[in-house]
Amino acid sequence: MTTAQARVLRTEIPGPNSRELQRRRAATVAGGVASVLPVYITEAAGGVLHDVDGNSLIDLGSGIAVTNVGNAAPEVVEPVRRQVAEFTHTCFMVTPYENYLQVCEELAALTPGDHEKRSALFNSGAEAVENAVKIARRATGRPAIVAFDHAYHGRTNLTMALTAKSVPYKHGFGPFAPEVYRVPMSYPARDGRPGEQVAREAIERIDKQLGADQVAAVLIEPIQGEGGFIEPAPGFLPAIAKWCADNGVLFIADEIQTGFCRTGAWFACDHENVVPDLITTAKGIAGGLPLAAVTGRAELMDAMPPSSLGGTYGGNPIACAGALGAIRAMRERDLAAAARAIGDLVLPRLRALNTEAILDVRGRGAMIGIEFVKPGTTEPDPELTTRIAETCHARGVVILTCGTYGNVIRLLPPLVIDHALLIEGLEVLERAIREHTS
Ligand SMILES: Cc1ncc(COP(=O)(O)O)c(CNCCCC(=O)O)c1O
Repeated sequence: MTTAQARVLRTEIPGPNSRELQRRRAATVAGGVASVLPVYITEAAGGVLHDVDGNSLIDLGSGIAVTNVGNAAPEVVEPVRRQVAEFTHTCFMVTPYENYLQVCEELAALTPGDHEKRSALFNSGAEAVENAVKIARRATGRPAIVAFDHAYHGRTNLTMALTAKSVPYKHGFGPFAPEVYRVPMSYPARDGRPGEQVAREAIERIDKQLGADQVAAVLIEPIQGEGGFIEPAPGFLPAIAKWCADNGVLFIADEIQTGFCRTGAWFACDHENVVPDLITTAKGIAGGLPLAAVTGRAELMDAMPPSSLGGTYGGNPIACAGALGAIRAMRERDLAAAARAIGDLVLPRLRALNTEAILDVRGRGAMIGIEFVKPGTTEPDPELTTRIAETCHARGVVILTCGTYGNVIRLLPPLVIDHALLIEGLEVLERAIREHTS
């Protein structure tokens, strides 16, 4: 199936067939499962989504940073087609198969650090984070986990405890797992402070509230995703990582949203040469197939007793086939460079928007955020943010918001997006910003 990389609007968005499906949905899908844009998709490729009404939308969300290699990428589809016809599942804990090993070998080669590594494969990001915490606690014999303001790590009980924002993720779903502690995050647009200074404050908070000898691990997103695309000030991550190394605390990098070329390097830790003890990955790893991983220092991972890690579907062979194809595409097409090219194209354009309603335009590579405030203030403006996003949706551009305050528009285009299509999507966004801020 070839899909023209063009925006085509045949109906209003959502169209009549999507609206009919939305009515059916109300009678069968739990109300707690929401959709940003209730447009029902029939096909997709590259940076375009086709819907049931014949519309073609520009995808600037990649299914929340998943289809980095493009939707239905041929490098993913062909191996998946072969694998699904050979065998669909055996459970790696019962009878293993080679492509699980191959994914682990790729992770060992690609993740930061040249030390010996081991990986365990799972299905979702939250599951990977849960297991990274299990491994850290078991390997260190310590209970406490430190997370950061604005962090997001998942929707399970432990990952809700690790996640900062209450609504919609946590409110009413407690009680939450114990021994999780929160410290300040470097948020340059709001604190304007050097990274090392904020790191010292976070470290002092740990020392005074906990004591380093109680801490199994510090868990951090190198660039925070759902919390608002917050890139810490230079020096923050290395200072936290150094404190961890000096105090026998494991440094866990959650690269579920930043990983696999999204920020212009294979992993966001690479930008400041930070080498995590454990790293969680998912999303972009397999071109849309559900796969996640914990990759860590061999001595940590091998300290886990046999059968202490696992799960029925972890490292499903079809997902592993997709991952090997996606990683091949990233390598052969140099998608880290493609992400940098996207950042070089997008950041200057957005920074040229002359409005007091924008507090900050930030990010790396193809992970870019625009933070909106009430003009002339630093007061978040989530309502404006939503109006801009909804206008883009109505004009056939899939765009996502995020942020603790709900006031950040984020750009997560597929790294393979045609630049003419990307520019068309940007023009729609820029026009919406001008219309709603003039
Ligand atoms: C850094 C980071 N860690 C962990 C996760 C969790 O990954 P799962 O695969 O969604 O469980 C994420 C998932 N982010 C998108 C969540 C979307 C939503 O549920 O509203 C992440 O970004």
